[in-house]
This record gives sequence, structure tokens and C-alpha cells, in this order.
Amino acid sequence: MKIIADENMPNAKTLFSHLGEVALVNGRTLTNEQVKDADVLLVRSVTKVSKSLLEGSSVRFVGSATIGVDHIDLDYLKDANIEFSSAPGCNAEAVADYVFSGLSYLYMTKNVQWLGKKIGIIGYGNVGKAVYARFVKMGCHVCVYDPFEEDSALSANFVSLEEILTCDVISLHAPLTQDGDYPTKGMLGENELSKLSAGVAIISAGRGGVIDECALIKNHQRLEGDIHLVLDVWDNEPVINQKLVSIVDIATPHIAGYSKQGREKGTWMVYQALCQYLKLDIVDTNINDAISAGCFSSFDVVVDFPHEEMLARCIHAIYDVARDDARLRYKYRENKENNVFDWLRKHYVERDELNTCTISKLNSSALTILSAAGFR
Ligand SMILES: NC(=O)c1ccc[n+]([C@@H]2O[C@H](COP(=O)([O-])OP(=O)(O)OC[C@H]3O[C@@H](n4cnc5c(N)ncnc54)[C@H](O)[C@@H]3O)[C@@H](O)[C@H]2O)c1
Ligand SMILES: O=C(O)[C@H](O)[C@H](O)COP(=O)(O)O
Repeated sequence: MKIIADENMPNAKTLFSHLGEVALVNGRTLTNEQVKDADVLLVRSVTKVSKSLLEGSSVRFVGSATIGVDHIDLDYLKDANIEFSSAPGCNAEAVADYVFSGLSYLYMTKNVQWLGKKIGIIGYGNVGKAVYARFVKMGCHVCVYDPFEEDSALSANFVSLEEILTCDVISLHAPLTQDGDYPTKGMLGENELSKLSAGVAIISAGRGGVIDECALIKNHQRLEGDIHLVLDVWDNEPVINQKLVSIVDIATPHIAGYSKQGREKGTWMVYQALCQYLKLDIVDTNINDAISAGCFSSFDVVVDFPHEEMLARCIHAIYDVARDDARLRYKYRENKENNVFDWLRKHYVERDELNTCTISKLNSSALTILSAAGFR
């Protein structure tokens, strides 16, 4: 069996080699010619999987080690009788870590107070739920907009999109969709963004294209810069709008989900799905062998800062979004070529999830808030 896998899929050779010959490829530039004689195709979000990529090939199984599936033509795969599996939820905790690291950055650099404030979440899937749960445990007033979930049995404080626009913090976790009843493409456009008040913080870690970037720049001007922006995802990646980069607080290259554990889990979930498809037992690799433990298993915090500062210091000890922002700005200054975005992603400096780390030696209210933030 021939397996083509994206070279940025961690552990792909280790996990899949016993099933067949594994060839690692650049997922962004993959061609029909390269996949022609493959049986299995394993991708990440940068590969557009469509008829033009697969027609005439022998591919029978496509796995995407990602949460988002907007790069996959699901209708085509169904019509062509090609099995598909993705990795729902694999990096949800990583994205939640990113959100709180971003807010902590805003607190430490601009004194943006968010604990106890009104928080709006767009999209109540695996990521939205993880983020929602953390904010609720921290005692924030949290609202969520998700037209597909509001009538379900799920309990959450569902509100309208208009209400979300009145929140102090807005965290975006909807997929990119172009059609259906509630397409997300441009869902935060001029009409919506013109309703934002000064001082709002927006974190965008779902997909580029959900926010209309021209309207965002325009409203940044309207609010005279009094809007705090943490952007991980962009329209037209990997070629991103440098004007927008220049006005946001944090600009990162689509790495919110790039914890070591989140990426490994993505590969692991696809591996499990392929074994199931092939009706094979999952060869004696259990999930604890496939997913790394963190580098710091615990640390003591003995100084009692105000909660936001204590949170920021602890979160940033494990993951500080500012380092990814600094790398992005530095690389774009040094090198104007278009491959900067993908280079940064390929050479990402690995980070652990907060949940790999235990914190001790604090009073109980401080410990409660840190465990709400994701620490063990
Ligand atoms: N930046 C990153 O590294 C990163 C990492 C993981 C996921 N993502 C993106 O985040 C998205 C969300 O991840 P997830 O795991 O929660 O996915 P999910 O599929 O579990 O949930 C998506 C939720 O969005 C809701 N939704 C759909 N259309 C909506 C609309 N118009 N308005 C509001 N909500 C809407 C759905 O009902 C669903 O509940 C993914 O689709 C992916 O594109 C990005
Ligand atoms: O949808 C996802 O899971 C994320 O956006 C994912 O982390 C993107 O990473 P990529 O597949 O582009 O490496």
C-alpha cells in the first residue's frame, strides 16, 4: 500500500510505516501526478482535496489531521466513494490555550481587563465549548452564538449575533463555510463591525475569511485604534494582508492549534480511523505512547499577584503568544518572499498544552482560577 502524507504531520512515518510505504510531501504544492498511484492520502489544512487532485488516482482513503475541513471537497469524496476521516477536537485545548495567552498578553501590555467581563463566543463546537468552559469557571459572564446548536439539548447561554457584538471580548471559533443557512464567510462584515464599541478585544482563531479584513481595518480607524486584535487566521493564507498585520496587537501564522500534543493527536486520530477502515487492530501503540508528556510536569507559584497577572505569568511560562508574533514580524521584515508564512509554520517552536502542567503552592482561590485556565 502506498501512503502519501504531509511532511508536517508529526509521527507519520512512525505510525503508518507498518501499513505500507510512506512518502512525505509538501502539502501546499501537492499535485495529481504525485498522488496518482497512492492508496491513502494524509493531509493537513493546506492541501485542497478535490476532484482535480484525486481524479484518476487509486486513493481510497483520505485522512486530514485537522479539525477544520473547509479544504476538503466532501461531496466529491462521497460521490467517488473515497473514505474520509478528520480529527475533530484534536487541538481544541491548544486553541483555548492560545485564547488565554492572547488575553494575558493584552492584560500585561495594555491593561485590558477581561476577568469578570462580558465574553462572546462565536461557534460552540469542540473549541468553542473548551473556551466557554474555561471562561465560565473563571466567573466571567459568557454568551455564545451558534445558530446550529441553540435548539439542541446543549446547555449554554445562547444569544444573538447582535448581542455578541456588545461583549468586551469576542472569541471566534466558527468554521469557514460558503453556503447553507448561516454561511460564515464575511459574517463579521462592515455592518457587524460598525456596531463594536471602543475597547473591545477580538480573538480570531477559527478561519480567515470569517472576518472581512477590509471592514476590520476601516473599523480600527473608526475606533481610532481603540480595539485590541489577536489574529491567528487570515484571508488568503499564506499571503497575508501586511496592513492588517501592522495594526493588530498579535499576529500569528495559523498556529493556535499547534501544541505538540494537539498535532500528535491529529495524526493519531487519523491513524485510528485508517486502521478501522482497513479492519486492522491498532498495532500496540497506545495513545499515551503516541502523545508526548509536557516538558515541565509541575511548577510552584509562591507569589500571589492579582488574578489576571498571576494567570498571565503562569500561562506565559508555558506559552506566550508574543513569541510567535515576534517571529512573524521579524521574518516578514527580513524576508519579503511569500513563503514566510509557511516557513514559520514548518519551523514552529514546539509548545506544550497547559494541561500537561500542574501548579502548586498557591492559595485555593488562585488554584481554582489556574485550573479553570487549563492547568492540571
Ligand atoms: N487556528 C487554528 O489553528 C485552528 C485550530 C483548530 C480549529 N480551527 C478552526 O476552528 C473551527 C472550529 O473548531 P471546532 O473544533 O470547534 O469545530 P466544530 O466543527 O466542533 O464546531 C464548529 C461550530 O461552529 C458552528 N457554526 C457553524 N456555522 C456557524 C455560524 N454561522 N455562526 C456561529 N457558529 C457556527 C457549528 O454549529 C459548530 O458548533 C474549525 O472549523 C477550524 O476551521 C482553527
Ligand atoms: O483545523 C485545524 O485543525 C487547524 O486549523 C490546524 O491546526 C491547521 O494546521 P495545518 O493543518 O494547516 O498544519
